[in-house]
Parts: sequence; C-alpha cells; structure tokens
Amino acid sequence: MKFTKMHGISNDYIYINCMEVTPERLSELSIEMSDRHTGVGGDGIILICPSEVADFKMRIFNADGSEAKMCGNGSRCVGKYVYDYGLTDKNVVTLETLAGIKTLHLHVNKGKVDSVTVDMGEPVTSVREIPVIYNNEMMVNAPVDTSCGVVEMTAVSMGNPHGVVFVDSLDNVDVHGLGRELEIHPMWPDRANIEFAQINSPSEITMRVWERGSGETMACGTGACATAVAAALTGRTGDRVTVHLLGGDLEIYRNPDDSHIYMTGGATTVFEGVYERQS
Ligand SMILES: N[C@@H](CCC[C@H](N)C(=O)O)C(=O)O
Repeated sequence: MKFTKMHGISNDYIYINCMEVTPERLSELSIEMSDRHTGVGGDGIILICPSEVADFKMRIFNADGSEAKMCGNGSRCVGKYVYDYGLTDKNVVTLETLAGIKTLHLHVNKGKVDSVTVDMGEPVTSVREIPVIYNNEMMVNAPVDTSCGVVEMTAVSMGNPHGVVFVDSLDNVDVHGLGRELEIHPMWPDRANIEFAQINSPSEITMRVWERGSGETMACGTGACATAVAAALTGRTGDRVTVHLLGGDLEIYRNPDDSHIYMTGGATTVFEGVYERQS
C-alpha cells in the first residue's frame, strides 16, 4: 500500500490516497502503521477520500486506532497533498470532515504548497456540545481536582474536545502524568485533548499538548485554536496570537465579523513509501 509521510510543524501522520480504494480495518491499520518501532511511525493515519459535498474528504485515526472528527495540522497537510500530487489545481479547497466542511487557502511557492490557512469555523463552548460534564452552560476556569492538586480548566471544541489549563510556567508541568489523567477524566464522555499553556503576552502563547489517542505530540492545530479561544475568552489575549508549540509556530486569528477561527502554518512532505500490511 502506497503512503506519504507528512507533518504539520512536526505533528506527523501517514497519508493514504483513498480516492479509488480504501483499505479495510482502519483502526488496526492506524495502530500498526503508527508504531515507531515496527511500523512507519506517526501520530496516526489520515485518509484522503472523495466527497459528495466538498472537493475532498479527510478521515483521521489516532495512533491508538480511535477515529477523531477533526485535525488542524492534518488538514493543512491534506491541502498540500492534493495540490502537490495534482489532484487539484485550485488554491482554495473545501474539505469535508466529521466536524463539517473546512476551507483551505493554499499558499503556493515555486509550484508547491508550503503553508496553508484553514478556516476552522466557529469554536464551540457549550458543555453539552463539546461534550463535557459540568454544572453550567460553559466550563471556564473551572477547578478540577487532580493527583497534582487543583488545576483550572476551560473546555472548548474545535470539532474535537479540548481542555485548556493555563499555567504560570510550563517548566514544572508533568505533561505526561497530568495529560494522561485529564484525557480520561470522567468529566469527558469521549475523552479529550489536553493543552497546557503559558501566556507570554497578549499576542503570544507557549503550549504543550497531550492528545487524545496519541499522547504528547509536537503540535496540535485544533489544540492551538482551542487554546487561543480559551485565552481570549478569559481575557488573557486578543483576537490574534502566535502559538509556540514544541514543533513550531501557528498563527491563530479570530475574525470578529463571523467569529471564525483561522489557523495558518506549515505543511511538509517527508517521504513516500510502500507499506506491507502486518495484519
Ligand atoms: N493533531 C490534531 C488533532 C488530532 C485528533 C485528536 N487527537 C483527537 O482525538 O481529537 C490537530 O492538529 O488538530
């Protein structure tokens, strides 16, 4: 099976062209291909499929085999994939996801896409829709008991659930311990992605992420958007922020006219290969 390994600021996935044929047993496939010792290695797999309502459809499976509704970094790489492989010659591409249709604005340089701006749509803060179990309409700076003490969490969905914890400094945060614990906290019916964020200024945030189904990753696009939304909601930042992640930077902008979130960042192809299925 042919594949392309790509990353969006080091959030790496294995991309499979399913325009004609879709492999079977996708959860198992994601688990085995994502393995960094016995597979290709990645944070999961992403399928590029035909769509009846948009130019293309994206499906994403985490490294543990769970299917997610949306992937920010992945959507930018899908934009690069479809343009660079000649599946489209458009600079504005619509992408169907399980979280709705997203619009990709491709930035082409010397015939190839090097960065993409994604209209991520409106963030969701209603606890019922996220979903998160909490005794209020929104969960903002809510105290949560953990084995490391009480943390304050703000819940946001960017098509997938995120819990954002603001800290004074990222230096002393046990991202793996606390991330794992909060991902599966009973407040989240579908588990959640957990962001730990430090505010550097009203326009700059540094963030680490523990992703649902993949563990700590180098970056998370939906996570950066959710963090920017939570930071603005709690009066910490304005409408435009740079989010620094372990793998690079994302520019996040909230358009006050339509409340949509726009994410801009790089998309990179690493290598192509042919995979021999193990199961
Ligand atoms: N890395 C992604 C998000 C991938 C899905 C996530 N782990 C989930 O289960 O919701 C991004 O860049 O947004």
